[in-house]
Amino acid sequence: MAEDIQQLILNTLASQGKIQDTRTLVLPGQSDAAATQDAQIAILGALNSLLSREMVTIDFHETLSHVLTQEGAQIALESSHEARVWKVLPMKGEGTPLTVQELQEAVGKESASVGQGRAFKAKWIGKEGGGFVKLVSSIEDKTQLELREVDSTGTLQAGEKALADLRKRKLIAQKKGQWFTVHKGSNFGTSIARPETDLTADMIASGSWKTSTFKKYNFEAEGIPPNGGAFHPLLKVREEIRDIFLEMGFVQFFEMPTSSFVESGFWCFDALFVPQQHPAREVQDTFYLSDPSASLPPPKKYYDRVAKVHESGGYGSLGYRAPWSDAESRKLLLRTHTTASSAAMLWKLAAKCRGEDFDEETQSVIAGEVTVAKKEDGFRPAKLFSIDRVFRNETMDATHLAEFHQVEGVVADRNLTLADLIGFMRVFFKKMGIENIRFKPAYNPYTEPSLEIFAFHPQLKKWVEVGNSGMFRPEMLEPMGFPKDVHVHGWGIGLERPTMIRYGISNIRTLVGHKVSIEGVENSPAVRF
Ligand SMILES: N[C@@H](Cc1ccccc1)C(=O)O
Repeated sequence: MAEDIQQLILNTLASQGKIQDTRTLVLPGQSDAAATQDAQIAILGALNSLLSREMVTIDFHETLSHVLTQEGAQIALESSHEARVWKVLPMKGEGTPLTVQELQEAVGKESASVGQGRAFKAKWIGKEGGGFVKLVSSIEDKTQLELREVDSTGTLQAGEKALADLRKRKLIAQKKGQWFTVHKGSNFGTSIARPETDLTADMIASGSWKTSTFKKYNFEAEGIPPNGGAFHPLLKVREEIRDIFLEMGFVQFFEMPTSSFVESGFWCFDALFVPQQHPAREVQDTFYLSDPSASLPPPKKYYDRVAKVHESGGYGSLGYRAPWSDAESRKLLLRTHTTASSAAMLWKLAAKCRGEDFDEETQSVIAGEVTVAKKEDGFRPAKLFSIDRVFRNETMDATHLAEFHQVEGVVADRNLTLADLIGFMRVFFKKMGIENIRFKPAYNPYTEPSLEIFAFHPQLKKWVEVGNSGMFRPEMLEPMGFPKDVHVHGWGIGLERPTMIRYGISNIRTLVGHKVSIEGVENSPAVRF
């Protein structure tokens, strides 16, 4: 059909030079001229395609045409209210006149009231002995005829006054329409050649490109969505959080290496002054490896200092006064928190304080920018962070899995106080869009004081725990070699909870695991806190 119309337009242009008014065209398969809007829309489709090939140029004209309202359409189909009234009445002198009530019963209330008035005015009906009768034996239902005309032509030959009358009766409504004047374009011809979409090597070799018509580039086209990878929502939130760290002076290099999912009890617990009998170390809470089951020996001198501070204390502490187990310390496990990596990193940061050199990795991670220690004791301040996976042997439910991600930050400097930690936390959470936070005293074996962080959840309308933090204990820092005036504060938050809140996900399995929909991942928007 579209091609037929295109051909008709081209033929008409060839024979007449131009088409002044597209409403005069008689479309293929039709007997009347294309006066309706539907026909003009079909013509516009054909014109657009010719326009893109520069075969025609067009002028646009706007018209106001009319369409039937629902009531109008019904009248066009059946008959007007006045005709309905006339039809049910007996001829004058030939039967019992109908009362108002009988009329209403016969044609319905609306037709009775509207139709009666109009039929009277037209002198179709009259009154006789308190009832209604017909005055004429036949009528012409003008309203219906006019509506049928509007329906097929969009207007009335009778003119604007008649149209206005129908509009007032809410039987028709105005509708904007279009028609066109068509001229020959620069590529005018009567055959619709398929335009070339690509310039090929063959065309260049044969020279046919000189006479080919090419399809115009459509710079407005949306393009095909790239069929590539997409970041998982957790990764998008991770990027956002990483940006917050960088804004707060954590240099990119200071993202801690956290590739060791498998750690020893030493780094995950002992170095953090977690007693060897602590419940978190039991199999119900921690996954242990069976093969290999024991780690290589940790750095000897440091190991001895850690063992000593546990067993008998030191650095002003009494220690746990319990026997030390080398086997417990060497057990291999899936790390239960990224604080295991923080401990290893802090130990490396203290290398110069111990009179050693930074190893290569530490050199690049910690000492990338400032290598010169400010004081004789070799300490240099650092802001370290990590975002990575941890594992816990927990019962799984809608919001807990056996593995999840922790976001962890550690700041080491001289004479840091709890106020520094609180201030830091406020800024960090504010940047995540959480302004309302509270701190609650808590207990961690490796921090004193320790604070749990609560945020007000606007949807749940209650305070929820969002993080855990504290000042690392001297029993942890001093065996590493840090001078006494170096204080370190640290804190950790989960990555999954803010992500679930951000994306309105209530079951963790929608986010992680085999039920994740690839489409959902591809379509999930980037987050901005
Ligand atoms: N390791 C703690 C978080 C934390 C990190 C550093 C200091 C204090 C607390 C946790 O898993 O919840």
